[in-house]
Amino acid sequence: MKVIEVKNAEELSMVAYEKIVDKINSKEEVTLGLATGGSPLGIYELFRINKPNTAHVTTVNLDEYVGLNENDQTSYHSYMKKQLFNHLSFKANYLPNGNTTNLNEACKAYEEIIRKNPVDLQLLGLGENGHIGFNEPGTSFTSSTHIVELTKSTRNANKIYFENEKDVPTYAVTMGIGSILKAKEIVIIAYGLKKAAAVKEMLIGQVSDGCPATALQNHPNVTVVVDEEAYTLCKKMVLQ
Ligand SMILES: N[C@@H]1[C@@H](O)[C@H](O)[C@@H](COP(=O)(O)O)O[C@@H]1O
Repeated sequence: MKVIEVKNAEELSMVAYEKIVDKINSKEEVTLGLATGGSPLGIYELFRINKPNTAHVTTVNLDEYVGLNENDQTSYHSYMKKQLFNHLSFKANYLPNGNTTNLNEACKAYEEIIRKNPVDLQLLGLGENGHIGFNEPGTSFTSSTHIVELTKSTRNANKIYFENEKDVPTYAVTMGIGSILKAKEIVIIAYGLKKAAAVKEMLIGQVSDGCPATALQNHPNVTVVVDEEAYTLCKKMVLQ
């Protein structure tokens, strides 16, 4: 894995944004894998400011909560519209459907979408417990799109986006680790001290399903963009 260490979140967004735009400009048809959460917000802001041409770009998102209407302000559908899709025009935008009575069918359908639109570059955030997408510790590295019960730690980290803690959904639909690893290139971003332990485990921990992000050690083309704080425990290891 290639590591790019930057000063802060602002610089991280710029570096990741430029990598994504280089990919967008490199081909006539491009598929981007997109993430939600706090980490990519600066990247989406740069998209809104610079408005690169995305008419030839298809996007597939990593995950969605179960049981939220698409128009619910806390759904990832709403997040993506607000941050990106309402501002630039894309060829197509896909997110998993978490609001259906047949979730298993929805997972299969989403896997088919990924198969038909192989991801050229996947953007990932990193959970404090090392999750990627909503793949919690213990998820198989060969998993495809599936339903997941969110851990306490993940629900806790995401409660800031909801009015009440009890409103945080308990389940989500997520691309599997196997689905994510199919991407030709992966860019994973993390900033802040809260991510330092997960960054260290991802980069130098033993590859194990106890930390889903260690699966990325097996992928041939991963760039990790971290700020000084998120990288701090790794640097300590080098200095010792
Ligand atoms: N499901 C999302 C992930 O897609 C995200 O990448 C990660 C990190 O979130 P954040 O960037 O807010 O720290 O956790 C969330 O639970």
